[in-house]
Formats: sequence, structure tokens, C-alpha cells
Amino acid sequence: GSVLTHTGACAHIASNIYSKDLTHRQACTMANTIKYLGQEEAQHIDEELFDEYSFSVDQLMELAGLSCATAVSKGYPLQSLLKSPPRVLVICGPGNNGGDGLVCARHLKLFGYEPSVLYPKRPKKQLFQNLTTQCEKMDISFLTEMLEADVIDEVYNLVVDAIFGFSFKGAVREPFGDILSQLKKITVPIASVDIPSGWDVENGCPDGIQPDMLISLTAPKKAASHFKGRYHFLGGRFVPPALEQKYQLNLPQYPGTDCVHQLN
Ligand SMILES: NC(=O)C1=CN([C@@H]2O[C@H](COP(=O)(O)OP(=O)(O)OC[C@H]3O[C@@H](n4cnc5c(N)ncnc54)[C@H](O)[C@@H]3O)[C@@H](O)[C@H]2O)[C@@H](O)CC1
Ligand SMILES: [K+]
Repeated sequence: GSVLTHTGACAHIASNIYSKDLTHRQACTMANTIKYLGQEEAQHIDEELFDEYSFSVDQLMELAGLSCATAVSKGYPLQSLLKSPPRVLVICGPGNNGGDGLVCARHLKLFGYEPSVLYPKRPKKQLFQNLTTQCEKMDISFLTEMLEADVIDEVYNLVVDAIFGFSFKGAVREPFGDILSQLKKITVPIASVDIPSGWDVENGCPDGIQPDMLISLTAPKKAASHFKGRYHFLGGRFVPPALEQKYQLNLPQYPGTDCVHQLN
């Protein structure tokens, strides 16, 4: 990875190459560095993908979840796992981030992992029921309650955190407070989908969970600048160029036909 943080790199460019009057955003654009999105901006892009570009949630969720499973398989290849069978715990929250988790679990199973899903708050929407059935039909087990940290460490190789994404706000409500407090105690790696759950989408959370992997979808959110884990991937390779232009996302080029790009 690079020595400079994103903010540091942009500040450096702004102060050294261009005039000091440049805003952070302008400096990023001129330096061609990837944009880190605020919460509202992430929500606007999301709405635009559905309303203007006519994507359906199912489509984008499938690509997002596939990106997450692919990033996991790159960071934690099957042959590198210490525990056999290659069990992975996927924890899904009540919104679309949780849906990404269900899709991720299904692809992990196809990749040869043994995912189990914890899905304590299930929305009634057909989409989530379908994703749940798809997992069940793939012999993916669903846990009935959260496990203690030491049990997770003993049984699983890693945890996929698909609890909250860019719509998270305020103090964590149960049962997710208990779940996150166990996740703070585990020693196996956490791979967070889009945002480390419980983190403020823009400001992060110094005493929150500390994932080893972050898979930013569409574009990183501002909280990603506080990420200190080993692997930062970009996924969700579905952004039309015109939309990328409009929001000046400056997305890096994905290698070949890959659905993920490793940022660091
Ligand atoms: N636009 C995009 O780029 C795409 C986004 N997707 C995913 O969608 C996510 C955003 O999904 P949503 O907008 O459904 O929202 P989230 O999944 O971020 O979370 C919303 C859910 O969490 C609950 N919640 C919020 N704050 C809480 C708190 N403090 N305590 C307890 N519960 C709380 C809400 O009641 C709601 O049920 C993204 O982060 C990403 O993972 C992908 O599925 C597809 C494409
Ligand atoms: K998450």
C-alpha cells in the first residue's frame, strides 16, 4: 500500500502541485485519486442507479455480494485457512447490506467455503425471502443465535460483517449491540461489507470493531480513511461511466475482467 493516507495524499498534492486554494475535492479530482463518499452522496448515487439508470436492487446486490465473496477468496484463500472444514460466519443485518451478505454467503459456498449465516432481523420483502431460500437450498445453515467470541474463534476461520452499510445512523439498537460487542472480542479476521458495522459512515469509530478486510462497494465512504486492516478492496463493478463522471468518483481501473480491485 502507499505510505500516504488518502487525505494526506490529496493535501500533499493540493499544497505542492496546485494552488493552496483548492478544496480537498478539487485536489482529489485533479490528482485522479478515488473519491471517498459522504453518507448523503452515497445515498444519492444509490437512488440514481435505481431511478435514473433503471437497475433493480437484485441486480446490483448480486454483483456486490459476488465482489465480497471474491475479495474474501483473494484475502483468505481456501488453502490458507487454518481450520478445516473452511467455515465462515456471515452476519447479516436488516437492510441491503445484509442482502449483500446473503449473496456473498451463496457465492462463498460455490467457491468451496462452508458459510453459516446469522440473520436475526429479517425484513418481510420478497427479495430477502428469496435470498434466504437460495441459501437454504444450498445447504447453508442459519444460526438461531449469536455465538460467544471464543466459540467463533474456535469454529470459524473468519467472519463476514454484513450488518450495516451506508444507511447506518445513531446508537446501535439490539440485537446488534450484543453482536458487535462479541465481534470486538474475536481474534479471527473480520471482513466488512461496505462499512465496518457500527462505524459512523463518515467519521468511523475508534472503539468499534477493527476489520482486517474492507470491501468498499461502488466507491469508498469517508469512514474508509480510518480503516487500518490489511486488505481494502473496491467492488461493485457496475457504475456507468456517466454516473462516475457526474460524481467525479475517479474510480481506478479494475484489472481485466475482475469484479474487485485491491486498493491496499
Ligand atoms: N448503491 C450501491 O452502491 C449498492 C448498495 N448496496 C448495499 O446497500 C447498503 C445500504 O443499504 P440500506 O440503505 O438498505 O441500509 P443498510 O443496510 O446500511 O442499513 C439499514 C438498516 O439498518 C437499520 N439501522 C440503521 N441504523 C441502525 C442502528 N443505529 N441500530 C440498528 N439498526 C439500524 C435500519 O433500520 C435498516 O433496517 C450499502 O452499504 C451496500 O452494502 C448493494 O446491495 C447494491 C448496490
Ligand atoms: K458492514
